[in-house]
Amino acid sequence: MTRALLPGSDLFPQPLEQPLHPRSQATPLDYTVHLKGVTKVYPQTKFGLVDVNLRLKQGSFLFVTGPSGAGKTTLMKLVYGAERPDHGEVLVAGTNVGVLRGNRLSHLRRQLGVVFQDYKLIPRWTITENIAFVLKSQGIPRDEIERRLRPTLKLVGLQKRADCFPSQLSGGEQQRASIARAIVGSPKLLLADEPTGNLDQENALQVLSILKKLNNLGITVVITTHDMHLIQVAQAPVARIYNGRLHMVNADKTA
Ligand SMILES: Nc1ncnc2c1ncn2[C@@H]1O[C@H](COP(=O)(O)OP(=O)(O)OP(=O)(O)O)[C@@H](O)[C@H]1O
Repeated sequence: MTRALLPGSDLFPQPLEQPLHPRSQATPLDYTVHLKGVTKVYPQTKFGLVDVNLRLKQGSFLFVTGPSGAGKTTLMKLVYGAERPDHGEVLVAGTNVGVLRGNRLSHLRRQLGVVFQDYKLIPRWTITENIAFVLKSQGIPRDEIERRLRPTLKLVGLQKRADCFPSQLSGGEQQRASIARAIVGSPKLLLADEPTGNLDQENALQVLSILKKLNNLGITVVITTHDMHLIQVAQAPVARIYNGRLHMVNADKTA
C-alpha cells in the first residue's frame, strides 16, 4: 500500500519533539543521530536552521524535505561535520561532531557514508578505483579490498561496469557507484543529499530501492529530497524544514 502523503499535509506540520521511536527508553548513546537544540545561521545571508531537535535510532529511515534554500544540505553538513552549530549539539553515535577537528573528524567521517546529487566521482578513475580508494585511504590491505568490492558492486548492480570510467556510465549508474563508494566502508549511517535530483523517475526509484535495501541491512538512512513521488513510494517518515525549523510531516509513522 502506498503511504498517502496528502497534498497540503505538510502545511500543518507537527513539531519534531518526539523521537521516531517514542515508546522506547533509549539512552543518548542509542541514537545514531541526535540533534539537540541546533541553530546554524550563516552570517552572510542570515539563513539557516533554528533550534532543530532530531533523534534517530539505528536502523531509522528518514526523508528530509522542504523548499529550496530551507537548510536541508546544511542539516546534512552539520551531521557530517562540514558545518558547526552556532548553538546546540550534533551527536553521531554519541560523539559530539561539532567539536571534532583533524584526525578525530576524519575518523568519524569514515564511519558514515555520504551521497551527493552530483555523484562526486573522480573522472580519471574507474568505478572500482573510485570505490576502492575509500578503503585504501584507511590502510586496508589489497586482498581485503578485493574481497569487499565484489559484494558492494553487486548490491548496486554494477558488477559489469566495474572497469568503466564515470563518463562511460549513465547518471543512474554513476549515482549507484557513488552509493557503493559510500557504503564500502560498512558505515552505520548513510546521508544522501538529493541523491535523485539529477535522475529520471526510473533511475530515482532504482536508487531508492538500493537505499531501502541498505536500510533493511540495518544502516540508518537520511535522504534530503524535493521529490514527492519518491516520498510517496517510499512509505517512510518525513521531516520538513520550513522557516529554519524542522517539523515532522507524518509523526505517527516510525521507522
Ligand atoms: N556557506 C554559506 N554561506 C552563506 N549562506 C549559505 C551558505 N550555505 C548555505 N547558505 C544559505 O543557507 C540557506 C540554506 O541552504 P541549504 O543549501 O542548506 O538549503 P537547501 O534546503 O539544501 O536548498 P536546495 O534544496 O536548493 O539544495 C540558503 O539560504 C543558502 O543560501
